[in-house]
Parts: sequence; structure tokens; C-alpha cells
Amino acid sequence: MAAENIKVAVRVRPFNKRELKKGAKLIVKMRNNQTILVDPSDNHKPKTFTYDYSFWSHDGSVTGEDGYLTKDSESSKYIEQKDIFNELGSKLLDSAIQGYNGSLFAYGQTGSGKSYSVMGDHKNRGIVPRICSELFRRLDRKNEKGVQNEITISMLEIYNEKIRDLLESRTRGHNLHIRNHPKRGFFVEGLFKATVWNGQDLLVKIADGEKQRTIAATKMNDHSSRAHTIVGINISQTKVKEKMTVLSTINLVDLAGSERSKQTESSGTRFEEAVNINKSLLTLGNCISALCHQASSGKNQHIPYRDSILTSLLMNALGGNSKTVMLAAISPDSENYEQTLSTLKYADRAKSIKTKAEVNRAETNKILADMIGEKERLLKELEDLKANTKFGLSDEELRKMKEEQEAEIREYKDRITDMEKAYKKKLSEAETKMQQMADKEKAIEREMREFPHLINVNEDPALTGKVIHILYPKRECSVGNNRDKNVVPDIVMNGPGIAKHHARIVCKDDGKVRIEQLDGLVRHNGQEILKRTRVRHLDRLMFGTTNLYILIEPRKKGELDVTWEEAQAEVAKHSGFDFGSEDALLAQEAMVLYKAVNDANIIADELGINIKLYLLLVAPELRGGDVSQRSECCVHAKDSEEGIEYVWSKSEFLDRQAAMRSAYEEWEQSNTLPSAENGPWFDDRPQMVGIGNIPLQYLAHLFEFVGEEVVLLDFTGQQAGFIRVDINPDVPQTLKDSVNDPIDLLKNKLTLSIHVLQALSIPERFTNTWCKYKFYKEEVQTNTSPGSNPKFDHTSTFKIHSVDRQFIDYLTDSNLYIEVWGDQKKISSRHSLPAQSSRQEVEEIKQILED
Ligand SMILES: Nc1ncnc2c1ncn2[C@@H]1O[C@H](COP(=O)(O)OP(=O)(O)OP(=O)(O)O)[C@@H](O)[C@H]1O
Repeated sequence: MAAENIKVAVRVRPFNKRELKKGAKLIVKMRNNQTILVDPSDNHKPKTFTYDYSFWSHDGSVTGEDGYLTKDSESSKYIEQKDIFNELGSKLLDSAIQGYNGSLFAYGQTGSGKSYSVMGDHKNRGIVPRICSELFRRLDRKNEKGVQNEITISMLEIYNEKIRDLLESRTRGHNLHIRNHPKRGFFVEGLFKATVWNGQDLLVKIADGEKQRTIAATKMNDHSSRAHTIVGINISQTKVKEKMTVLSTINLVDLAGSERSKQTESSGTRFEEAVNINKSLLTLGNCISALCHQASSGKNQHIPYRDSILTSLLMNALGGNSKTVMLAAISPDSENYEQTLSTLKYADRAKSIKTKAEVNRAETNKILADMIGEKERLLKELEDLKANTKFGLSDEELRKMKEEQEAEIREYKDRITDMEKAYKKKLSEAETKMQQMADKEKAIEREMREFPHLINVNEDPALTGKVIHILYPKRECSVGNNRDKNVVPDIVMNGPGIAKHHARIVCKDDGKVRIEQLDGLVRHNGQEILKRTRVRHLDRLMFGTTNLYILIEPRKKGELDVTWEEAQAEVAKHSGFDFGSEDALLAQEAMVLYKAVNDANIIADELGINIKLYLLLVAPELRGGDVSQRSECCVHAKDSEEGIEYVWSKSEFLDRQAAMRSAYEEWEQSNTLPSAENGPWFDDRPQMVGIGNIPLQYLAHLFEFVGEEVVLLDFTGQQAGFIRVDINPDVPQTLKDSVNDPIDLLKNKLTLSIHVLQALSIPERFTNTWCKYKFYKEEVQTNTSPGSNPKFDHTSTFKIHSVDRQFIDYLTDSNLYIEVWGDQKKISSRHSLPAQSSRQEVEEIKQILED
């Protein structure tokens, strides 16, 4: 058993519609197995990386009649789905049939093409569906005598460190746990493994799992880019005679978007202890680093596999018994330079990781072994019976014995036949089920050609088109959630903002579709509908905040090519949220946040959490930053009842939002309200009270800055109080009291004392306050000690031995930003409802309040 390196491949995708529209700049080149990344700002030389494979899928393709993307000419470098399978999937499959475990994981930022390579779409099938169809074909081709094959499949999702079974309805919605087996390593306890009988069956199971993923993702939108999906295909080949089974597993892993692999800024908060959105990806990075270090130093390292669910389950794939392939998906667009560079570096490190794959032989599994054992025992007894000639017995005794033996033989034969019948029955049941499913699918396809229908659109394009609701003529369809088991609507939707009686859709006998909003919010092409509205071919309908559908009318022309982003932009625009084209990046950022804030507000409302969130555009000077920096989108959270407020950066809010959605899902499934003290809505860290801005020009002329009350502005630009600061220059003896021209300071010795005296009129919610500031080239902020009055009486002295031009420029052009920070008052009960109360209680309380 020799150690071999993980195979690393990089694939670059084509520009998407948005990138083409804005005239995106291509920054990736490939030459043989090299990938070259060009810095769009020209600050650095192009970076060259060498991998096992560099797959060019950016251009040089044409779409065939069947929708399959293929090379547009003989000379095209375009690598199509079939090529990817041939290079990566096919080898893993062959090794698995030989008995080696295989793993493939796809890494890359959201939208870089991971799912496209791993799963693909209907017309451009990815590695997983190709492995499914090929597996049985290759096993049949191998056609070893006396070998029984058994194939099972499992499919799971890891989201926020929780495992969900995507194949089994009984455990669906429950969290599964991992266990450590002394020989096999970590496994998921109770994970459903479906036995499959042929390639088609395997594909049906995967489609089932994808459907489950779609339901979760439709409900909680950003789900897919934060979840890891693992498809496990287990191959067991039993040599009946030798009673020996060769077992192997292929794990195909579609990882969450790699932009999540950064450490969040919220470190140290209670929220982070409760929420683990990034943990698996962070730990994967740590494991790869440690393995890489181990390979280069030759010394054993501690590899932190056990720190996350993902790495525990991928332990073999990363450093153990597996042949492993990493596929890094990258975007070609200059806008994603940083992310692409980080993906390429990640892939580069992964190259040095070694695994040791070995053929897994085990004693044949118990049931099969019992069956084979029993059969052999019976056959032997048959032989014995036939050969039985006992001496010294009377004829009568012999006849009786023979009769008994013959009866036994018949019984044994019957039992063998029964066993075989049972096996055949199972096989035929599976075939019938598959046939039924295929028939159902055909029927739906037929109906889709005849009747108007709604098709889902998801943020993850791979999940678009997976949910279909047919609208039959002359029928009214109710839309709503199914929380009340007594009122099940015709079309069930779940997720934030979906009401029990949400809307009604009517399809007339002429096939014209109209929609009416009841208790829930419905937006038609981005606009809230106020009266019964006619919906036409390719119109968008958004139910609540996450359920987006497109209406398709039969026999109408036009492709379903609306993206999630376009539909969101439409909603934002109609909500009076339009930045124009001044700052496209900021506008896009604001749009994403606007929607997310909306979503989070609805969730808080439904969970009875008394916090309202607002989108906030923070100018750089309000963050103490350089005015040449961009404005930034932040989120302002207010608990008006308790009088506390927080401001979160975009990335921190998005992490919190994911946790809010998780809490919401948990509440939907198990009626458990999030606990008040450490949920994502609460933040016990110090908050900035405000920032005071002192121009330093005075000092350049050696004037004192004394006793002035400087206004403190909070993030929203509102006055949050005052701060009193004195700054005294110690005039050098060589100069007079003041200087007309600051240049006169040159080469003089200068001492400045900064006295931070006190803050005034700051909001009552702050108990303990202190100040932070940075003077000139100081690397660390100076912190005053906390004062409760709030009096600081803080002094620090800065000595410049010989003033230079840079310092004079600093004084004449810059400001000193003094930030006042504070702890907020503690809150006795942060929840408007008791924690852990059930949904029923919530409903009852709501009812009482309404009455
Ligand atoms: N090689 C390719 N050729 C053609 N289209 C591609 C290719 N790779 C990706 N795409 C397209 O780019 C879009 C984004 O790809 P995909 O959904 O696979 O990204 P992802 O990295 O899986 O994102 P997420 O993390 O959100 O799941 C899809 O519309 C997909 O069809």
C-alpha cells in the first residue's frame, strides 16, 4: 500500500449573464496543467500554479440540439462534462470497483461551478449522475462468476453543524449524530442507506435527495451556499464461495461556498458559541494546513479532524484510506480576483496531502453469510441423506427414516425456494416502484405540456425547476403553510412570511391564471399585488420572502431564464430601493442585505422576538476610516422595548441571519423557541457610542485645542453626545508661541499631550464607557480606562524628536478620530415570550393579545 497525493484539478467556468452584460474582464489563463491568474489592478505579477489538471471551460463551446455544451471546433480547448467525468469520475469508479474508497470534493466560492461539475443539470450531467449510470454497466461488464453485488446510496447535508438525511423521510428534519467506530472511523448513526438495483434506480434516489435539498433551500433561501452535501455510494461485492466481501465507498462532496471559510468577525461572542455556520469549512482549511505541514516537515502533526462534522466524516478522504480528488471551481471574472486567488492557493496546498488507499476486504456481511451458510449446510445434509445407508436397521426402520429424511429434504428445498422468492420479490418491488416513479414523472411532463404551471426559481441554479405545481383549469388552488394539520392547502409552501391562508390561484377554463393575496404577501413581477391579478407566461410570483415561482403557460414561446438575482432586483426596485448605477457594487450589496433584513424581520416577528432590523449605509468617516474608502452596508438592530441597539457589519449579519433561519427551522420542526440569551439576535459585546472628529490643523500652528465639546456621531450620523478633549503642544524653545507656516516646525522637537477628559449626554443605555484612538503612525489603538460618569481623565504624550514633512502633512490634513465605546445595560428578560415555550403557547398568547 503506497501513499499517493491527492489529485487536484481546477476548472474555470464561462462568464454568466450578469458578467457578460457588464463587460467582465477575464483574469484566468490556462496552459497545459498550469493555471495563471492575472491581477486586474496590475499590482502583482501574474501568478502561475501547477495542478494535476487545469480544465478550461470558459469559452470555445457550443450548445447542441439536446442542450449539451460541447467543443465548438476541433481545435477548441473547452473541457465538457463528459471529459471531466472521464478524467476524474471514471478513475474513482474503477478504483472503487477494485475495492478502494474514493472521494471527490468540490471547493470554490458560491457560483463558481461546484454543483455544475458535481451534479450538473438535466442536459449537462455532472460527475455524480455519470458515476451512477456507469457503475452498474461496469459491474455487469466485470460479470465475475459467483459474485453478488449490493449497492447502497446515502445522501446527507451538513448545515450549521447539523446533519440531515436527504433520503429518508422518517429521519428527515431530525438531526443525526456521528459516532466513531474503532475500525471504520466516523460514521453517521442511523443514516438511511437505500439499496439500489440499477443505474436508473440510483439516479432516482439522487433526484429524491436533490428534491429534499430544494425544499429546504426554497424555504430558507441562502441555505444551499452554506450547506455541504455528501453523496455516498457503497459498493459491496461478495465472493460467495470464499465468504469474503470487498467493500468500497465513493463519497462525492459538494462543499459550501468557500467565501464562508473566513473567520467571522464576531469571535468571542456567545452567539458564536451557539452557531457554527463556518465551522466545518474553517476546520477543513485547518486540517489541510496541518496535513500540508506534516507532508513538508515529515513530522507527525495533530490534525484537527474531530473539530467539525465535515472533517470527521472526511477523515479518510483527507489523510486515510481513500483515493481522493479535489476539484477547485473558479470564476473567470476580475471582480472575484481575491476569492479566486484564495481558492487557487487552497488547491495548491491540497496537492501535497497524501492518502493511503487499500482494498477493503471483510468477512461477508452477516445476513448474506448466514444465508450462504444455511444453504451450504442444507446441501451437505442432502448429500449425507442420499448417501445414508445405515446397517443393522430393520427394513421398516429404514423406510421410516427415509421418509423422514425425504420430508426434511422437501422442507429444506422449500426454504431455499422461499429465500430465493423473497429476494426476487424485493427486486420486483423495487422495479415496480421505479416504474411508478417514471410513470409519475411522465404524467407530470404530459400535464406540463397541457396546463399552466408554476416552476420554482432558486438562488442555487442547480435547484431551479425542481418544484412544479400544475394549475388545472376550472379549479381554485389555495396556497399556504401546512403547520395546521387540519387545513392542508392545495399548494403547500413553508418559510418566513408564509401564512396559513396565504393566497388563492384561480385558473379559468380558458387557461388564464389569476392570483389573489389573502393573509400573506405575494409580489407579482416584484410588485405587491393588491387586487386579483392576471398572471401571464414567464411572470414572477414571490410568496413571502423566499418562495419564488415562474408561471409557464403551455405552448407559449420563451425560455425560463430568469435568475434569482434578477427577481430580487425587481422586488428591491419596487420597494423604492434603487441606487441607480452610481456605485454598482454597493447597490448590489445593499440589495442583497435589504432582502436579508426583510427576511430576518419576518422571522423575528413570527418567533415573537422583539428586535427590529434596519439597513444602514455607513459613511467611512463614521467608522473612523479614511474618507477615500467606500461607504459600507451595515445592519442596525433595535430592541425598542429594552432600549438597546447594535450595529453589525454585513458579513457578521449574514452569519447571524443564517443562524436566525436555523432557529426558525428548528421552531417549525420541534416547536422550540431559541433560547433568549445566546441566540443570533443578541449581542453582549461593547458597542460604539459614537465617534468625535478633531481636526489637527490647529496643532500644525502650535495652537492649543482646549476645552471644546466635540460632537459624537453614531453610525447613523445622529448626534450621540459630546466628548471633551484637550490637546496641548509643548512649544519648542527654538520657536515662538505659534507658527504661521507649519513648515517652520521642520526638524524641531515637539511634544503633544492628549487629554481625554469626559463624555457628555451619551445615551442612557450605556453603562460603562471608554475611548479608543490612534495618533499618527501608532499601530495599536490607545485605550482609556473605563469611566462610569463617564469621566476618563486620560492623558498620553507623544514625542517627536525631529519633525519631518510627513508629520507636518499629517497635522495639516488629518483628523484625530476618538471613538467612544460602551457596554450596554444588562437586560433581565430579553425575550418577549418565555424561552422554550411551544408554538401552541405562542399562538395562544397571540390570540389573547389579538382578542
Ligand atoms: N463549466 C461550466 N459550463 C457552463 N456553465 C457553468 C459551468 N460551471 C458553472 N456554470 C454555470 O454557472 C452557474 C453557477 O454554477 P454552480 O451553481 O455550479 O455554482 P456553485 O459553485 O455550486 O454555487 P453554490 O455554492 O451557490 O452552490 C450555474 O448557472 C451553472 O450552470
